[in-house]
Amino acid sequence: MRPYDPESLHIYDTTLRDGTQQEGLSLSVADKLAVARHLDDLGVGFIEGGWPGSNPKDAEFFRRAQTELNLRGAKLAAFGSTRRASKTAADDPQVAALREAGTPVVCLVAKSDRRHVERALRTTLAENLAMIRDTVEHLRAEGKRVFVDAEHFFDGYRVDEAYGLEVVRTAAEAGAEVVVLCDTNGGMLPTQIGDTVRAVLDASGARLGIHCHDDSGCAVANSLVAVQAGVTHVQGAANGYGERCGNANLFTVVAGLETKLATPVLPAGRLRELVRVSHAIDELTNSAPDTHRPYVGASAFAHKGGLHASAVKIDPDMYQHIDPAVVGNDMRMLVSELAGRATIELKGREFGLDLSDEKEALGRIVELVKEREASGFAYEAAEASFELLLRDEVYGPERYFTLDSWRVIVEQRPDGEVVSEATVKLETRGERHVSTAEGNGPVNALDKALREALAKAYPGLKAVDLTDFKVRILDGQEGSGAITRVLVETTDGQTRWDTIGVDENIIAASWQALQDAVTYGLRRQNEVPDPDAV
Ligand SMILES: CC(=O)SCCNC(=O)CCNC(=O)[C@H](O)C(C)(C)COP(=O)(O)OP(=O)(O)OC[C@H]1O[C@@H](n2cnc3c(N)ncnc32)[C@H](O)[C@@H]1OP(=O)(O)O
Ligand SMILES: CC(=O)C(=O)O
Repeated sequence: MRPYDPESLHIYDTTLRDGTQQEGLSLSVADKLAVARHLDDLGVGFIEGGWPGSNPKDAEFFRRAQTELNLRGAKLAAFGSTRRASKTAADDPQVAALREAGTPVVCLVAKSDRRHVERALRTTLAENLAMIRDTVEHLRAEGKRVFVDAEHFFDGYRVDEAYGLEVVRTAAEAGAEVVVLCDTNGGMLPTQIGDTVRAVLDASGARLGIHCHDDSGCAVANSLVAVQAGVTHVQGAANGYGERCGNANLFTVVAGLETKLATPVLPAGRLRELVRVSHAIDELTNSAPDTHRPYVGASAFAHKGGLHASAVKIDPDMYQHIDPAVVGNDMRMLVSELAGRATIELKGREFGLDLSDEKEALGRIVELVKEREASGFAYEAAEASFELLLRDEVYGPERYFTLDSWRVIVEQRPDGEVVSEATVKLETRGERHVSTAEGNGPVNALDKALREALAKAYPGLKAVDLTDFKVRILDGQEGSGAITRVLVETTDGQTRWDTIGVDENIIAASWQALQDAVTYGLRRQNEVPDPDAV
């Protein structure tokens, strides 16, 4: 195990610059400051804050960062390009913005593929080298640490190795601390990256870094291979945000380095913050968390196959590449038609129930789940309904009321307004209750009528609210005869739970889901069931 040293292996985050080049991603200055704080909490070594010469927002970010950020450990970097072909570094306004950004580190993008020099910059190979040399020397003289991103390095190296090497040597000799080899178009495979990094290290002796894009789905693998080949600086973005298919996901890279390559790159104990920080940054970027992300996704350690669960019951390592707690994640069992008895037993453990002696009940529950899933239920999306089913089968049914009937009327009034009205008749604790309520839709009306009917017996229900309602038609071919699946999300302000109903009739399916939602809520409030209810 190598010792933790943020300077000997740089973890360089580019979420706030390259990450924001992602389609649909735009951050306010306040968001950028908040993302930087999360990255600092996680313990990355460097945070690239943006391109100060690009737009007023990035310029303001660097201004405010000087007084508002107070980073604990990370160093802030400003990004920009080498000077324009026609200017001196000192006179180039874009370089001036880098100089004045107030950061200890500047990262310069430089052309390293001769085709880009000739066709995009429309200048000579010699002038491009001069632009790199001048800009690095100028910023070094201003007291900055300078990293150089050699853009399109791998593509360019395949066309003209000698020129690629000249760019690396020029940057290093001018004072660049690291020359970062970029797979800008993201098309490289791990073997190409490994071979090229080794060759460039041998030929140049420069300190090298890696910056990979994910266009061929290899950005994380390419970054890890580059470290194994000798780079000591890795760039990437939180959650893999970035232009086109994104950057290397820095969180996956960091977890890989720490857990697979015995290379601590975060301060001790911080890897456990990975899930929290990943989700917090998704929240700030307004991105729906991808549940399938390695290490941090909600599904990353979720087991659905019954055979997997039976082995996991003996030893979780048999179906997990690491202990999820190491990155702040949890193991979960998913109950579905693919479950076996072991799945149900382990799910029971998640509910705090020891079902190891309930072999018969486990078998019954497996059969029941498979039967119901065949008719349209999906318990992995409705764990509260599953918990009720499980408890019913193991401990016998517990009910809080007996339903007499429910009815819903939907009426269009003369002024065009459509109103839903529901009536619920039920008995609980020896009393009959009839309640009628109006709602902005039939399910809303039914939900209100049910709560009103139960309000006297169970006043705590006031704290329970329906927060989401999803409908899916399961067999579109059959038109109105199709089966409807309804999922309801409910909260008591502290936790959320999901329940399900399935029926040909959408209101009947909704009733089932609502009834489970209320029953689960009452159970959470430790209400005693009504012994006479059926
Ligand atoms: C691989 C990467 O991800 S690099 C980062 C890419 N990110 C961005 O481009 C986002 C920020 N960019 C911007 O805000 C703008 O493009 C700016 C402010 C940088 C430049 O805007 P403009 O001055 O309008 O120029 P424009 O974007 O059209 O073209 C870029 C210019 O930079 C030149 N250029 C490109 N790379 C370099 C380089 N490494 N060194 C010096 N000049 C460069 C181009 O040749 C072009 O010059 P030209 O104006 O003489 O044709
Ligand atoms: C510098 C950079 O972002 C790239 O080459 O992809």
